[in-house]
Amino acid sequence: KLDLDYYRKTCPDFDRTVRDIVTQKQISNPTTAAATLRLFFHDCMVEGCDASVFISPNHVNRHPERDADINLSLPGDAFDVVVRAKTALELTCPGIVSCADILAQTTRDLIIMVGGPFYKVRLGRKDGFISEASRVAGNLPSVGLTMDNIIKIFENKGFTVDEMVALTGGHTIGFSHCKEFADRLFHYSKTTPTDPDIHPKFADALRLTCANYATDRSMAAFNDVMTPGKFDNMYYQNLQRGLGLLKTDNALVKDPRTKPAVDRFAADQKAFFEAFSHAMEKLSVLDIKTGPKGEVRRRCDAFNSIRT
Ligand code: HEM
Ligand SMILES: [Ca+2]
Ligand SMILES: [Ca+2]
Repeated sequence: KLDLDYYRKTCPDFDRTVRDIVTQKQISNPTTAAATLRLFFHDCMVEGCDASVFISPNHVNRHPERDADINLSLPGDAFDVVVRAKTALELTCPGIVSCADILAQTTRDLIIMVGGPFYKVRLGRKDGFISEASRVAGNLPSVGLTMDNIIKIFENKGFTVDEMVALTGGHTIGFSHCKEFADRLFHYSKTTPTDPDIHPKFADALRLTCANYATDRSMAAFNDVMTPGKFDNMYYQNLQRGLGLLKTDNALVKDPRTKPAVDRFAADQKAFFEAFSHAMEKLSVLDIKTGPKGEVRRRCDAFNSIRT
């Protein structure tokens, strides 16, 4: 039910407005692209691509999705770029463009800005009516999960193993906080402090970065140590050389179910871009709401009327 030209009549400047805001924001704050891609992923996997992750707590809805542990590290810049676009669009076409559509379009435009592939974003999503921290569990992957669990999470949303590997190529940009990978550096097992799969020099460098992580929770490392700001296939090449940051990144190159796709994407950036584009188009339409199943929020962080 979505449409590439959904706003052609009602908000003809939609594309340009989003592109202008995104460009300004990414230039002044280059971490925005990765931040927004992760935000979009976290939104779509829970209740679908419906901006449910934007809702702020209030006296009726005390624990929205944002309060779930896994969402606490979602960066402010990602919310900010969407809110800026929303504010601009409310001036030119009030009440027309959903936050869910803005997030989908913003993510695509940012991926292009950092060198990634173009893919089409169909529009007409409505913003959802549900946002509960308690409904996040089981829908998002985390570093402690086994490959079985991770494959299952993606399979539940209709993704194949290859599509999961392609989407996780999102880790070609952005960073992770030390607590997400510190156990690979300091207390891996009873016999060795370091995960033997990490390249020793890489482990040494990460140990320096994360030396104070227990007291300084803001310490973080790039997900792709070689080209952290560029959307390319370097992430997969890194995995082959022991330069994967997270345990789950490394698992992709070890598990016989995922390794073939890793090797293919490492060898051929075009193959990665095609697979990533296709998987993003799929992610972008997960459980979308149209018609009365949703609304166009006036503000991205609040439902239009109090819902009990
Ligand atoms: C295999 C499953 C995945 C796991 C276990 C995982 C886990 C993580 C973790 C722990 C972080 C660090 C968060 C922080 O410390 O702030 C992270 C960052 C990130 N993830 Fe994933 N992720 C997965 C899949 C994905 C997918 C499918 C995408 C996109 C389509 C994605 C995009 C990102 C991005 C862009 C960042 C960087 C965020 C930033 O720089 O602000 N991840 N991921
Ligand atoms: Ca959602
Ligand atoms: Ca990269």
